[in-house]
Amino acid sequence: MKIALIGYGKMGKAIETVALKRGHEVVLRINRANPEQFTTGQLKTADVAIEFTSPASALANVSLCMEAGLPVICGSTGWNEELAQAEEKCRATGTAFLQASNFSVGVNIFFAVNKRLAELMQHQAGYDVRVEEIHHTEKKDAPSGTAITIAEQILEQLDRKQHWVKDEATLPGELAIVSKRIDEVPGTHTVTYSSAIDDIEITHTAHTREGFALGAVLAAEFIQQRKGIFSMQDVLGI
Ligand SMILES: NC(=O)C1=CN([C@@H]2O[C@H](COP(=O)(O)OP(=O)(O)OC[C@H]3O[C@@H](n4cnc5c(N)ncnc54)[C@H](OP(=O)(O)O)[C@@H]3O)[C@@H](O)[C@H]2O)C=CC1
Ligand SMILES: O=C(O)C1=N[C@H](C(=O)O)C[C@H](O)C1
Repeated sequence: MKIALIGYGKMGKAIETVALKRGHEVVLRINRANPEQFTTGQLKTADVAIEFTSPASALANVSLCMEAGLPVICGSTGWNEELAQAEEKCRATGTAFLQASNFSVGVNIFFAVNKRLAELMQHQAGYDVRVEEIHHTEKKDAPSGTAITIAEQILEQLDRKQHWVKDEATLPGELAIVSKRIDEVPGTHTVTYSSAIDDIEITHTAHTREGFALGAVLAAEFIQQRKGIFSMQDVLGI
């Protein structure tokens, strides 16, 4: 598989390492220093694009890749409000698109556990719930995309929570997402249910970026010959 890497920062480089180990070829590496190479003609030399840049650039980047006819894997977070436009572009261009707030297999299993735990807590009104995420200090968005996904999954199950808020909740219907930024942390997410009697806590701790990178390459392998809009649940069959 020939891969165009849109974004050649921490994730782009981690993805290249995994992709090469799996026998793929990287034919394009785009960052802000070489915009002249980010053209339809160059993109057409690839079979698939993997985009990990920033909230501000994700929509324009995935749109250009789709206009070149490429299936697109996108890991950029912090642009949820524009996601529908990317999906519309995918339909209009007849390509394929998979965006995920977190590509790691472990986090996608954590998502399933989170949903089930929230379902069990629906009738346990004595428990309050909060989400915490910790990431490295270079991260641009807060809360993390993963924390937002976790919160949305909880909101879908728990009638006593209406919406999420950044940092501290002031009303009972608010679900707090607390963001912390510490040095080199790749990504830690915790959901805590607390009652007067006890606490129940689930945590996913990424030790490195390899899990995110492997998931993105697995997603690229999956999407390569497909058309339409997909999720990591489709890739992993969970
Ligand atoms: N879904 C998931 O599993 C994961 C998602 N992420 C997300 O991926 C994104 C990237 O993370 P990370 O690699 O750590 O970030 P980095 O800052 O290390 O890398 C970002 C890269 O994108 C490039 N870039 C930024 N803006 C543009 C643009 N307009 N056009 C072309 N290239 C651009 C940067 O170029 P330059 O170097 O020139 O500035 C850099 O190469 C973030 O949104 C992060 O939240 C991260 C990990 C996992
Ligand atoms: O920016 C990061 O590093 C990460 N971003 C993603 C997110 O916002 O959830 C995924 C992962 O936690 C690392």
